[in-house]
Amino acid sequence: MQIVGVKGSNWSENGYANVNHNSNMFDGPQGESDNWTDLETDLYYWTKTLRPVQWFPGHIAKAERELKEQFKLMDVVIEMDLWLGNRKRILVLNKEDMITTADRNAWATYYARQGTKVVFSNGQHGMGVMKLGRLAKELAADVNVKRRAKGLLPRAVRAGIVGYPNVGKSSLVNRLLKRRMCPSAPRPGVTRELRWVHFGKDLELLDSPGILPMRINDQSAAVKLAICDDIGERSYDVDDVAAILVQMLTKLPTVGGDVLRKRYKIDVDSQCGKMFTKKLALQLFNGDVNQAAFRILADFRKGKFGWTSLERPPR
Ligand SMILES: Nc1nc2c(ncn2[C@@H]2O[C@H](COP(=O)(O)OP(=O)(O)OP(=O)(O)O)[C@@H](O)[C@H]2O)c(=O)[nH]1
Repeated sequence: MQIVGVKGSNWSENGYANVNHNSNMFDGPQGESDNWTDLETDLYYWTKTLRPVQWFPGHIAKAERELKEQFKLMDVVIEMDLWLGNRKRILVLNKEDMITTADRNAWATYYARQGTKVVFSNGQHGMGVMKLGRLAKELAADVNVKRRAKGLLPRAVRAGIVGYPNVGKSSLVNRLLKRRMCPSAPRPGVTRELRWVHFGKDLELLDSPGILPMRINDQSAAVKLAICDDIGERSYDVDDVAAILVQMLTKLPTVGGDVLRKRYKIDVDSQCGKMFTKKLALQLFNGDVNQAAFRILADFRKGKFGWTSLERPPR
């Protein structure tokens, strides 16, 4: 998943990607990969002068504290692309329906090179969920081997599901359980409490609220999280983020300015997303720039510009 910065802190590894149905190669021509790199450079400069995207809602701080307590109980961590100690882990890239085979191969190859187990899943339709359940049980099997060796009875394996807000953690739990046990909705911050649920007699799952690091120095990554609706709207300036999205779309090898021109019938300059938003505001929203910015972000999140990765893995 959607999913989904700074190498080492995992911020660049979010895999947030939408689909480009036309491409089916991972590496692509050299020129194309240069374009992705140039885009990262542009993004760095565009975001430098903006009001920083900043967050840390109280419920995340509380959840992080509680999650650390619950770690003691976990055998396995089902990680929606985040951090976490030395537990056995399975990395889930959810919202796989929003990436192409090319994007998928790129991220799969990238993680395979690092020896990280990855499951691509779809929290809405359940694809990948069986594999996830099976892997979690497999990974934790030696918990019970060790218990048996100590003369203890086997017990259910405990797996914590952790990741950024709105990436589909609760949807995956519900899919695994084939029941709606955990609240899920298309906005960040829906899950507020940590919650253990039984999955058969062998597995216990912990659904947790989306977690974001306390501070983020990489504003390019923060803006991408905002674009993908993984942080609350109060943490960023919607006009700024929409303007950057416009600039990104014009430069993305998989989209380009024509897509925007066609959809809104407005000319676009790759260096001036703000002007574009203003024109859209005049055209559709009586000059209300905020509404225009929301429209652009909403259209992107619905895949109205076609599908495209916001980033590719580092080479
Ligand atoms: N397209 C698509 N949407 C998904 C998928 N999985 C979940 N969603 C949608 O993404 C939105 C967020 O899903 P949740 O399960 O609430 O996400 P969460 O990670 O638990 O969110 P928080 O409570 O903020 O931590 C919902 O609208 C889901 O229907 C998927 O694989 N593909």
